Amino acid sequence: MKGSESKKNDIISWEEYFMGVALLSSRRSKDPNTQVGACIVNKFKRIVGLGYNGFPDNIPDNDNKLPWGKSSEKDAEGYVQHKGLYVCHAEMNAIVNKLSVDITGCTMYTTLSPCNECAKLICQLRLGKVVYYERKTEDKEGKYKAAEKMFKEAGIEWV
Ligand SMILES: Nc1ccn([C@H]2C[C@H](O)[C@@H](COP(=O)(O)O)O2)c(=O)n1
Ligand SMILES: [Zn+2]
Repeated sequence: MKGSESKKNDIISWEEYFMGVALLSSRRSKDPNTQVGACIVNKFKRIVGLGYNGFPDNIPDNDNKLPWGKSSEKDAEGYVQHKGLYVCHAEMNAIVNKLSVDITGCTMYTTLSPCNECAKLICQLRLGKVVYYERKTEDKEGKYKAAEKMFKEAGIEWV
């Protein structure tokens, strides 16, 4: 009978939805090695910030002005050819790109666990929770472990 159909129940969860958005955002990254996406969600389940890893704004990324490699060598002008000096991380971009709202207590969904620098931003802006898809295992300098320590000490849930 018309109008008697019941609702569709096999839908994705909120967690799957927001991490799915973070994963989709990561596909905008031009990093040839690792693409990361991040999505900030408020208590009303509204997306308030999105980001992916890339070079800073207004620097053309199609004429190799900045390096995508990880060499410790300098180029002819004396610039070290390591992308880590230049790339803005997905989490940082999600925070910088956020709408004009307070993100205190918000949840960040990120496709890769945050580094110490992004963790500092997350702590300073008092986000309440970080959900990651994949944990960064290679951590020679202890950046990712330091991030975990900061989250623990600042009482930021980390799952
Ligand atoms: N939580 C993270 C971790 C890394 N990134 C970015 C920084 C680089 O563009 C790339 C990592 O490159 P790799 O060292 O794997 O060659 O991912 C990020 O945005 N967020
Ligand atoms: Zn970072």
